[in-house]
Amino acid sequence: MRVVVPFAANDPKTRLASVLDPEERRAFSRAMLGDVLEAVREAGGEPELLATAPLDADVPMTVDDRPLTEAVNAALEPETAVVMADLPLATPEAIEALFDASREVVLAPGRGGGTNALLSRQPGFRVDYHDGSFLKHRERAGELGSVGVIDSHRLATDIDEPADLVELLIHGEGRAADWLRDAGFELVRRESRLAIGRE
Ligand SMILES: Nc1nc2c(ncn2[C@@H]2O[C@H](COP(=O)(O)OP(=O)(O)OP(=O)(O)O)[C@@H](O)[C@H]2O)c(=O)[nH]1
Ligand SMILES: C[C@H](OP(=O)(O)O)C(=O)O
Repeated sequence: MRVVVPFAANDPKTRLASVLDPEERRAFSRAMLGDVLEAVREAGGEPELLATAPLDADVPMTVDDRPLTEAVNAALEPETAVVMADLPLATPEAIEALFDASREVVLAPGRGGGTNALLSRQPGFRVDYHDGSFLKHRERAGELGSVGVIDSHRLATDIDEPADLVELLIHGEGRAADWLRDAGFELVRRESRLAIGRE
């Protein structure tokens, strides 16, 4: 399965700017990308990076600096999956479930209404990211044919905001979780809940 992995290379993860400086955000994003590429490969997928700028990576790459939706639509062909690079909890099993679902369009929603991964076998399907893209994608795909939805905590957990780092410290075992722990992040109890702290 061809798997397009979009990656914002220049100033990634701006919503983490309150806890990570620009260099740290770049390094952390690369660690998450490494986790995603490994999970895709282990699931039997063939990853292709769709990056906003060239980067050093051991994977076929297209550089396209257009906005996300335009760049993905230009890369989308039938029998293509799109898996975001900020899913460091993704496992081969979760990605296999995406590949194996027998629908024309298969969607893995993110918490908050994004589309963290999708698979399209439908030539007419086009993406429209942001502003609750899952609802838009489900509606569009439903007008064209059959739609499947993957119910997966691991694929639903995209790392956008500081609170998302809690999930990574609880469940993560890969490069991104290691990077975070090496950078001094840890789980702390705050008002009876888990939060992140930094040594
Ligand atoms: N190719 C490409 N990938 C993008 C672009 N914007 C975001 N991405 C990637 O798309 C996925 C989802 O990104 P978002 O969480 O929406 O945005 P982000 O840039 O990572 O983070 P923020 O700056 O906090 O919004 C991640 O894998 C990003 O690396 C873009 O303009 N082009
Ligand atoms: C790309 C965007 O990601 P979010 O900003 O929702 O994490 C989406 O999935 O539509």
